[in-house]
Amino acid sequence: MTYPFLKGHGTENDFVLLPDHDGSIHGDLSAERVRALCDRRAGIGADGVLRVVRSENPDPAVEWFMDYRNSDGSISEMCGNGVRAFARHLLDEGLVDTTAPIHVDTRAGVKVVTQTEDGLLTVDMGEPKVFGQSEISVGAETWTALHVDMGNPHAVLFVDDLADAGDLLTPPVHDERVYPHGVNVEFVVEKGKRHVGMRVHERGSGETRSCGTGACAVAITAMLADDAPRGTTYRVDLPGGRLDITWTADNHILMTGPAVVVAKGETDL
Ligand SMILES: N[C@@H](CCC[C@H](N)C(=O)O)C(=O)O
Repeated sequence: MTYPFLKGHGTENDFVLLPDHDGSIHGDLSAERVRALCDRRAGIGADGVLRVVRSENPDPAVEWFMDYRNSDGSISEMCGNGVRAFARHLLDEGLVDTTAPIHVDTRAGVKVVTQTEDGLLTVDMGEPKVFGQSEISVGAETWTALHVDMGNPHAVLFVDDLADAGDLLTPPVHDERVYPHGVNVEFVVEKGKRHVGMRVHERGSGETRSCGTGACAVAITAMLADDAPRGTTYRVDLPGGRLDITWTADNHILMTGPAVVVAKGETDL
């Protein structure tokens, strides 16, 4: 039996989207099927899967739930690039009022997405949590990283050169007591005033070309290091593109960037 899929990305963090509005197609979406869809040789190929299902949130404004899975089949609370790609799909297909903010339910709460005049999408990512520091290692190299929670866990560390992170083919080593459920690790360089560059090793997906929640965690860490006033916007360059992150006076993180759907079809994977 075949079922519909779409392929999209946000700053080249790519996703297979599975429309499953009433949950009747993939209610029991298995880790095995997610891995098959995300396989870049035998499948469609992606960093993760976004199942598009109606939300059970009692607020009538919150119509859609983003059920996010990493490419290894694991579940994560949140995906920043994913929520933009998800909103782009809802807009493209007329599944939401295109003139109003879009409320997307996630395991990390409701995220509100708005369109900018230049065709980008801004997501109110909610309030971040900033914890303490711990050590992250790659091979013989160890750095001190800041623990930032964007609904999902991040360890952010500064390096002299993004190549210092190595090939990132295996996950960086973290402290299990700090991150009992694993962690996304961001390596950051300063590029200028309010401007940083990063690479990321994502929990459950390996090195990806972008991570939206990771870019938020990176901007927060850089703003704290710079003692930047609230309301400041930082530019974060990733291998797959650029995201602009603002930490508002009322302690919300706004992330602005592109998202596109590039293909759709049917599969029996
Ligand atoms: N690429 C995403 C984050 C996806 C989830 C992450 N790998 C995790 O396990 O927490 C983003 O854009 O935020």
